Amino acid sequence: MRYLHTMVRVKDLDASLRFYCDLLGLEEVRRMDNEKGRFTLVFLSAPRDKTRSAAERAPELELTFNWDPEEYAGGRNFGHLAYKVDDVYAACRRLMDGGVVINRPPRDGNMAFVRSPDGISIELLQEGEPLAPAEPWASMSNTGSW
Ligand SMILES: C[C@@H](O)C(=O)SC[C@H](NC(=O)CC[C@H](N)C(=O)O)C(=O)NCC(=O)O
Ligand code: NI
Repeated sequence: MRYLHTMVRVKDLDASLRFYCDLLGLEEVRRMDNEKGRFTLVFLSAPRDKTRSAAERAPELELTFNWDPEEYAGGRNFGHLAYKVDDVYAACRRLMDGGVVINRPPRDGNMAFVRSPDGISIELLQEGEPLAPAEPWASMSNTGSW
């Protein structure tokens, strides 16, 4: 058995692709439209191995966009999606410049939390030696919950 992916339902596919791809850095591997079911699936993968084509990489995140609006309530039992990043400060800077709120700033140079347009909590973890405290992160306080 091996892990395949996590599926999240999104209310605005364009806003979600801007967040997950343009700002977070994931790459779209494939997508499928289902006319009968009236939904679109988009599979995203973290670019970790440039030597393999996107099609060869396991897409670890599946976005489901239902064409007919639905309410997606509850789900507090779901925690977060976690990604290892090379530079947590650079990742947060790109997200913040793109208008994303940094719920838990990387004050310790190691871990940060942001939320997707649908409120999915995303952990950004820099493994190895944490970066030295730096502004604006060192003086930022937590925003909301994660
Ligand atoms: C392709 C494979 O990875 C899937 O997950 S397809 C699963 C299928 N998805 C849908 O039907 C999407 C539209 C549906 N309205 C929805 O919002 O899920 C499915 O069985 N979904 C049910 C589920 O609980 O995931
Ligand atoms: Ni799936």
